Amino acid sequence: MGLSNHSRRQVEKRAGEMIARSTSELRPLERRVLTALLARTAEGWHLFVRQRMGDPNAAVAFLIGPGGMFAVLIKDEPPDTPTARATLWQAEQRYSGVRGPGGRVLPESAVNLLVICAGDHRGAQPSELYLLLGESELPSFFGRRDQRLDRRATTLFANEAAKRLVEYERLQVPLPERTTDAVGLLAEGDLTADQVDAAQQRSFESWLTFLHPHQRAVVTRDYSGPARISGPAGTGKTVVALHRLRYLARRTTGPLLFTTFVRTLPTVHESSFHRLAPEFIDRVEFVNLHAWVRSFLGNRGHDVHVQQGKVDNAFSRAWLAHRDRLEPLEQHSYWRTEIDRVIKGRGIPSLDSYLRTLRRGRTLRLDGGVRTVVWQLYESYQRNLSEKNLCDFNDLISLALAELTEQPLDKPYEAVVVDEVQDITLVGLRLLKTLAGVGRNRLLLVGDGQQQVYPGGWRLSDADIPVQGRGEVLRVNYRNRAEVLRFAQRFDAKNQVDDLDGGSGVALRDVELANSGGKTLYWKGSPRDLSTALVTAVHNLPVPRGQSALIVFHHRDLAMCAKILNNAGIGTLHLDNYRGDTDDVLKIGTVHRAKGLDFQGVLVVQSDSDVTEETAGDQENRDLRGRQHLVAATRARDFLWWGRVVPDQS
Ligand SMILES: Nc1ncnc2c1ncn2[C@@H]1O[C@H](COP(=O)(O)OP(=O)(O)OP(=O)(O)O)[C@@H](O)[C@H]1O
Repeated sequence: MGLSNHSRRQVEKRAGEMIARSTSELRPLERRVLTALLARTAEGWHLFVRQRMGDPNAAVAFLIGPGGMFAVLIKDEPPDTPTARATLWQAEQRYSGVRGPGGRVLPESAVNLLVICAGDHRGAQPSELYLLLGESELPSFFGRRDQRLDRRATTLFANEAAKRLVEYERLQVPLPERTTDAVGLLAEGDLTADQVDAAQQRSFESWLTFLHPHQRAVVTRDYSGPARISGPAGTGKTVVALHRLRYLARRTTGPLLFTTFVRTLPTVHESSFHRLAPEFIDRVEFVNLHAWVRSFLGNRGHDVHVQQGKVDNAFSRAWLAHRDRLEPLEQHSYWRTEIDRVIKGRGIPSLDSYLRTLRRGRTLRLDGGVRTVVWQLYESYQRNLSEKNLCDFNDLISLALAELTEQPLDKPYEAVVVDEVQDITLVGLRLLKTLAGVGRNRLLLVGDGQQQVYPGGWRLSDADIPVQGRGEVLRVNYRNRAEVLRFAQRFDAKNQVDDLDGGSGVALRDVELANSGGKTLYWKGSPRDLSTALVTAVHNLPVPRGQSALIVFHHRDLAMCAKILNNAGIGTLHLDNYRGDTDDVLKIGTVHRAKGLDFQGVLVVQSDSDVTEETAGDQENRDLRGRQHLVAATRARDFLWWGRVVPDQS
């Protein structure tokens, strides 16, 4: 967006004259800085300058452009915290409810405070409330590459600002000559709905700036106790959680926690949060639940590690002693899950209590006799673990809960936000409740029962987390294009969808769609033909390969597909190692690693070989598979290729 040197000098001269005419109350520093800001209006920025200087907390100017929206303070020294807060608060109120493309609105915290002081402040301690620049650093500020708003959004906000900032004058330096590279300006009338839609063109980063009015309401609502956000895939639950963290960070001073059951997800969301609120990156901890627990226990002097191989061995030995009774009913993985997700996951303390437990999410009915055998299996497993001084993940969570109950954190979190909460165990939920403590806005649980990819289940009331009157449901799907969504809806639950607390939730079939178009392809064939079909699908991807992922449902399929791609010279990045960075490599992983993420294109390989003979627990497995398929399909924004491998008939 360069102007020629000659043009720049002309623009700066005009800007100086206009600022001098605009208001006579300016100090030299203010005059110089405002002149420099006004000169940038020739390059697509918009400037509003206050006409009367009286109120020391009011912004001197508002600056709107590709880098975002800024309330500007010009000071000799950086302001103190109360002044910065007051200015920011006033600025937020001014923009409250501004409408953006597609009926979305601007969240309050989208307005930033820019403080410009005399001299150079490059080494200064950064502030969470404002961006501090020395006068001499202005060129680098305008040279920054993070472009948050496109030209139409910029114009739209400037036109809105003109209506709202009545005591500010909109100033604009006319271009001295026609330059092809300077950004032209749009009149408000140019922004027809069609153009807005076209401009929107699915900028995947537009969630940074615009929220659905309901999303925004949730971000800013004052909750007197724990709150819950649910809603089908792609409705922006995580987006809301990230905006809320920023909103809360602006209003508090202590640490905040974002956590989830999925190991890799926090890193990816941390990188999104970094783009949304770089000023708060050190205040918000992004960590998965197990990593948090390990580090917490380590700090409390417990040297505990999960040695998975030895833990598996402890279970296998226990299984040998009880398989005669249980194997005729279900295979060994079912009973392991029963222990992990029901007995230990729910923290069931005794056989007596197990006999009375409502095993949510488990449809295979177990009578008292079978439950007694399962309990013996559990006891053998525990004995084997303790003989070798071992513990599994559930033990770590229980230990952390006991430790925390006995001695709370020295520096408690201001708020705890839990994403993908549906897959956390009940004991995990109790731990998070204890961690958040009691009080307003301290615990936010985000999830969708329809996307539960691990067996079992609970209601929030089982963990004594009351969310009555504080349950939010989001309904507009912003992720999937229409074709992709239609495909995914075939996996919709037949039964009523739970809102995580026993109430009726919204199913994927009920969402409102924000994006039209999209493409899906379905392939069905034998294992022999998979290789050619998959490699062809990757080569023919209609979206960038680096923006795409291959999702499978079993580790063995992952190994098989990785080999196929490797043999074809197609590089891959395992989702275990994905951090949300942009590159040109295809991502691959199981649905357990893909949940919570999205990609422009998704390839799914579903292998039918896992459908074993009908057993009593088969309905439960089918339901689980259905939910996993739904999660896989809804990871795709624009393009979905679904490959179904059926046993070879020849
Ligand atoms: N207000 C918005 N404006 C534009 N895009 C949005 C908005 N909200 C969400 N999105 C888009 O929708 C995608 C899905 O959002 P998000 O991951 O928050 O949904 P989710 O409900 O948590 O999904 P899931 O439950 O399937 O993991 C985001 O990547 C983002 O691109």
